[in-house]
Amino acid sequence: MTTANDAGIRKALVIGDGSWGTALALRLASNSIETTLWSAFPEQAKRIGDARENVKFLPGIRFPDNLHTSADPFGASEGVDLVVSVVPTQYVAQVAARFEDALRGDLPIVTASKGLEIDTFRTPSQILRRVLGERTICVLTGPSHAEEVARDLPASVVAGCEDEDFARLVQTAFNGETFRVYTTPDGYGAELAGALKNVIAIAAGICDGLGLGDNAKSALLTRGIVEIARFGRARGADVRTFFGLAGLGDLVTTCMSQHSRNRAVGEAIGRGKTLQQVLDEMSMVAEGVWTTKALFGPEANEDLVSMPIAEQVHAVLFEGKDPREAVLDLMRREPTGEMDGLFEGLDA
Ligand SMILES: NC(=O)C1=CN([C@@H]2O[C@H](COP(=O)(O)OP(=O)(O)OC[C@H]3O[C@@H](n4cnc5c(N)ncnc54)[C@H](O)[C@@H]3O)[C@@H](O)[C@H]2O)C=CC1
Ligand SMILES: O=C(CO)COP(=O)(O)O
Repeated sequence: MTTANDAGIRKALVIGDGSWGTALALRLASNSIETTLWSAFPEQAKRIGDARENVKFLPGIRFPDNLHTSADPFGASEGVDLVVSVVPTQYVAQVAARFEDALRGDLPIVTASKGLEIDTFRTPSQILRRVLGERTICVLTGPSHAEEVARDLPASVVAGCEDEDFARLVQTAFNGETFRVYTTPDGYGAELAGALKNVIAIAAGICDGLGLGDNAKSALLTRGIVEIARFGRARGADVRTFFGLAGLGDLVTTCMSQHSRNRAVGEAIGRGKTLQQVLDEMSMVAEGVWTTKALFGPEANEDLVSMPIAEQVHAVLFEGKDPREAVLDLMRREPTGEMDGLFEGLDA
């Protein structure tokens, strides 16, 4: 099997020192790639570097010698063969702007953020292209909680990029015995799926918080995937992507996992907390909150297909609707066909 070094990847930069950036940096380092984990905050870069562990976002995992830390965009970018952006979506533009001079040229980028920019409805790839200029971008996404990946528990993800050579390079860079990477040409669909599943995960958490049982949660997941796939199709994504690792796979893990921040936000709200109370208690990011907002912002509304679950999540999070009322409103909707419009006109 071709190794990352054989494929010419010897030095990597991971932009974003959260739990997922750290887990991906550890993954690259374990494939014998000299890796730098870049932090937006110098004191945090120093703290991680001194402790040889990301005490704040991924405690308990010791850094190997080939994993370095930095808060300097220029030093961190020097001579790198691979760049990975893992910044919470609302900060991608401002962080990318700090790399504008350091990442000149057309070096391709991997993005592993899962969200949508609130005011613009842009995906992380679109934000990166806008700030750093037109270039090849590969989306790395799928069911992959950092806490498990960092402990080398088995996981599978997809590397989505129209440029299939780059997708294969990214596959080689990250692939390993406990991290199996597939490729897909539908990077856009994979990126949309990764963002939208977080909205459904908040709804699943609400279900847990209200104690609605397993039938309700299964129904929610199944209707959730139909809803986000329909939206993706309307936006030009390949509907099949939503039934693969980036969609169904990640939806299941996020809706079921004790690690999921999005599910946890929903659960706390289902138990009676307000969104503000929940966010005030969190140091980590729950992207689904902002993705829900983006879905109902001016840039998305234009072609918003029927998204009943997302609509109710929006009403609960941002309009103070009682979650029990939201569940009743979902159940009282006019009965419809199960897959109406989803696969119409597609080849068998
Ligand atoms: N944690 C996970 O298991 C996974 C996370 N992701 C995605 O990765 C992206 C990053 O999330 P996590 O690594 O989980 O982050 P996290 O929730 O573990 O940590 C928060 C991150 O936000 C950064 N941050 C806070 N304020 C900032 C600012 N003003 N400017 C720039 N950065 C700031 C922090 O430095 C830190 O890197 C998100 O889009 C998330 O959806 C994707 C797959 C798995
Ligand atoms: O995307 C994830 C796992 O694949 C992480 O989900 P949360 O952000 O909800 O923790």
